[in-house]
Amino acid sequence: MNWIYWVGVGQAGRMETRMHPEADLSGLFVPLVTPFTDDLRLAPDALARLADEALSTGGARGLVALGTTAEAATLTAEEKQTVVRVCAAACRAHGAPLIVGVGTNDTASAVTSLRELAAQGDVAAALVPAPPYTRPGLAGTLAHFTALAEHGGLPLVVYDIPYRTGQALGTSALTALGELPEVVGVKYATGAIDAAAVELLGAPPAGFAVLGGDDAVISPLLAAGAHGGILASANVRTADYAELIALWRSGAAGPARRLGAELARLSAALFAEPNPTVIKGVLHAQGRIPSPAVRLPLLAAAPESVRRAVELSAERSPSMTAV
Ligand SMILES: O=C(O)C1=N[C@H](C(=O)O)C[C@H](O)C1
Repeated sequence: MNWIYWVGVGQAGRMETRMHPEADLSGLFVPLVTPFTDDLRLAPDALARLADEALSTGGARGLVALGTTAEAATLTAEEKQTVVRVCAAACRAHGAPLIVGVGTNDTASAVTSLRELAAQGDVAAALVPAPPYTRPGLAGTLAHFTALAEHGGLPLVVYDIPYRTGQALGTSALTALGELPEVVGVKYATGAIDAAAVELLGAPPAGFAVLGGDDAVISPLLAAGAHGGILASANVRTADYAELIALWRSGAAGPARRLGAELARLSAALFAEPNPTVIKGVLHAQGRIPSPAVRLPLLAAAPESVRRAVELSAERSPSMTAV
């Protein structure tokens, strides 16, 4: 990641010069699952294979470690370090950016985690949600993000996911955050493509990437101008999600619409039960991870949900192969 000078008006209303990360976060980012063994131990070799496949044959632009899909909430500190180390090694080998999830409702400990990650030197950006559970209100949420931006030492991708955090951000808050030199993008997962989404995509702050995070509606969000996506579904059929993004970004609307409709059915099936339970079931059925096991409070997906998603995870439908 290169850093360039930013000159602008800071929080105190004075002119400031700060370093601004020069990030290109367009394209597909795969938030990898964390493979476990049947007795719920971490399976780092399987994770390394998934990471390599996503970046080589899958054509992903980069990886996300410790997302919701990674079951970050139930990993120990040591396991988190292993996951980041494995993903960073794959990204280094492929010259790809690594984004790491840092989700907490304690601003001070989030700053500490960001600084530790920044010290490793391998991390392109951190994915940070609005502080969950505490419900500090919009002003407190903006103060949280601002503190992380000013003191964390890492570029930030704001994770806007109100159904998990209880805090909607909205276009003006996102635009204000995007004006902070350290905030390089948003993972947009508001559950809707509405007037606010269109407004944000119509005039995003300079150098600010809008990455879709609601898998089933990624195609219309790309049509409206999103720069890419962080998509759990892309653990499965990675190359097709990468192609969907490339098609929309090159203006090939017809093929993009058809592929988008097919992948939306797959995403709906993969999210039929809490993420990532179905995805792990599919990856296990495909022989790509040693076990479909998830840690409590998640429960393994029902066999019927996995069967349905496995069917849709097979190669493209015949009408799509001509794309
Ligand atoms: O881990 C992620 O990153 C993602 N999590 C979302 C969720 O579980 O709500 C889904 C999205 O595809 C990526």
